[in-house]
Amino acid sequence: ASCPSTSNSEYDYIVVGSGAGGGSTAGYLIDAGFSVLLIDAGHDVDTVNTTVPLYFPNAVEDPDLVFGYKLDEFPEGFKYQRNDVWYPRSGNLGGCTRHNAMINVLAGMGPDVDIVADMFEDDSFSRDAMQDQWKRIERALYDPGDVADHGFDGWLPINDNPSIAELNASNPAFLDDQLIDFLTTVQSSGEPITDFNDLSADNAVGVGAPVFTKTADHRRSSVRDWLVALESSTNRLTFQLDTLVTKVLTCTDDSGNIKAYGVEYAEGVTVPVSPKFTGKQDLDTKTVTAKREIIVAAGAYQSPQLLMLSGIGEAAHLKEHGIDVVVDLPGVGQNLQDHDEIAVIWELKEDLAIFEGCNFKSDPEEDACLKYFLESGKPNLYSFGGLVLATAMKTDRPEVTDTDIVIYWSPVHFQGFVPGFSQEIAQNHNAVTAVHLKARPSSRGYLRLTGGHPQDELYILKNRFQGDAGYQDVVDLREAIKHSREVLKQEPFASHVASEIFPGEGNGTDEEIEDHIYKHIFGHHVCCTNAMGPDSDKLAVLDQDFRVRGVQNLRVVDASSWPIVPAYFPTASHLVLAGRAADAIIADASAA
Ligand SMILES: Cc1cc2nc3c(=O)[nH]c(=O)nc-3n(C[C@H](O)[C@H](O)[C@H](O)COP(=O)(O)OP(=O)(O)OC[C@H]3O[C@@H](n4cnc5c(N)ncnc54)[C@H](O)[C@@H]3O)c2cc1C
Repeated sequence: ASCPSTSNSEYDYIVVGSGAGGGSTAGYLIDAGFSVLLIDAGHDVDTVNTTVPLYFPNAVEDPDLVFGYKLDEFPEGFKYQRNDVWYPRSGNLGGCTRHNAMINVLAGMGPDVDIVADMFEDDSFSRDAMQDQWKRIERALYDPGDVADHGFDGWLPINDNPSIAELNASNPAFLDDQLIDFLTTVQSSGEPITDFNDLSADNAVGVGAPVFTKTADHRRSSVRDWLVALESSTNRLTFQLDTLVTKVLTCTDDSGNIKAYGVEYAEGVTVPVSPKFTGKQDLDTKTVTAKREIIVAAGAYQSPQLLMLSGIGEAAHLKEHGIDVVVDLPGVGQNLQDHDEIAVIWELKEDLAIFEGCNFKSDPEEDACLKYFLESGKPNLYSFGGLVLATAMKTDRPEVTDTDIVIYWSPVHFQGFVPGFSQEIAQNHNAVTAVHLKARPSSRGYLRLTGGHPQDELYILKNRFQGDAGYQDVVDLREAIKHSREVLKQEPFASHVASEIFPGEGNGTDEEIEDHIYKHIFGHHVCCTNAMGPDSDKLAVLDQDFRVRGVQNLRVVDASSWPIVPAYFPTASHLVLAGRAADAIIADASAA
């Protein structure tokens, strides 16, 4: 199609998806004086599940929020088969930042952004530059290590978990020796890391307590709160929720350039992985245009899907599904990465006192713990983000130069993100878990369309643990499990343990531990499916300013933009990357 005039369009920018990537990019554009239409397939959810920190498992399984993708872990013919595995994401204002575990860690990002900085010879991706991006985001409400590395006036409140002293002041009955001895034993298993968000912690080996996206009174903070404030304090932000964007509209200008100028969307329509999905429909679509640009930020699964539905992807694959090819970009949907995570659970001899009266109900009259949390304003179990301590390690192999394993420790029963895990946490009050996470794993998967309709499900293959490098990832995790088992054999904690229950006592040989890893590996940091890369890389989808190659006025800014899965926990990385993207978008607008 030839290009329509967009000079009378109501909005400067259209942003598709309001999660860590899209929501924060939209916020920066509003701050810079532009008008934005922010479209999301979900709606605004502000319930106990999304605001009370330790209700995040409930939020993950909340039918009002969850997008429950299905994927295959291993390729056909591999010795283990795990197909149609549940993989939760969230659709709502704020995206996954409204149901995630709130862990806010910048550490581990250095080697990943160095790859990007070197790739483009661009210091604005350096670790130092990313820390500067972080300072404009952060409103530190805790006492950080080196204040020079922190921000205190940004839009995102960051707080730590309640300390033993705070819990004691709140209600000493919450504490028992089991909890205190758990913390003491884990903390004393390595050098202390005082602040995972200080630059000096980036590659540090040791144990520390991460901080969380939480307010001063221990409620979830997220990009959603910033967006809601911007919407009410300016007239430049418009939300269009419960709306599925079905295509990016493109045209060819008089000079032969392909340009994005708007989007097609369907109101009141959801994705096939939502519990609200009632079947594929003939969609009643409308269109909206933008004066300047379209920013796709629909997450690592749906951003590549939306590009493909718009004719941007591998030509042969698009034709197979009857989609007219706009740009042949074979990298769209490739390079799928995630962290590898594996849990081990120990049963305690007694229930943890801090769980007393806590049953994770949504009505305070049915849950004394929730009533206390909401009414007293003091911390209790529910004030906690997703873990209490983390151990950063470096695998003992000469070729490994950076920390590559994180063990996160929590006094809950957590097998991973499997269906029903929120009930397991609610019902088991006598367990502790160590999750072993492999940073920079070797697996590279992909996603493909199964049809050309926006409500056709995606085919997703994680492709874990392939070849020698894949087996080495398994070995690295196996050795990490041996480490955590040794840690919890130490006193004062060891005498509180009844037994290891997942995988269980007796699973001590290398083969048995590896079997546990293959059978129960999970992940929840999917990314990299529209990777940035240099001109020489045929699979690069985006250039260094997040522009989709071959299409003007179209960018992708979310977890899919990364070439490599970042850090140990990625949300802080997505936020700083979005800051870098917004700088580029605003600079281009000023230059125009
Ligand atoms: C259970 C869980 C726990 C996690 N815990 C942590 C943690 O503690 N710390 C951490 O650092 N990371 C954590 N993560 C990871 C982190 O939350 C995500 O990596 C991050 O939020 C991804 O951001 P995003 O912007 O790429 O996409 P998302 O947050 O997924 O946002 C995408 C948005 O786009 C919308 N959308 C999709 N398709 C369309 C369409 N076609 N039209 C309109 N809208 C559309 C969706 O509704 C959604 O709101 C967790 C993830 C999960 C799933």
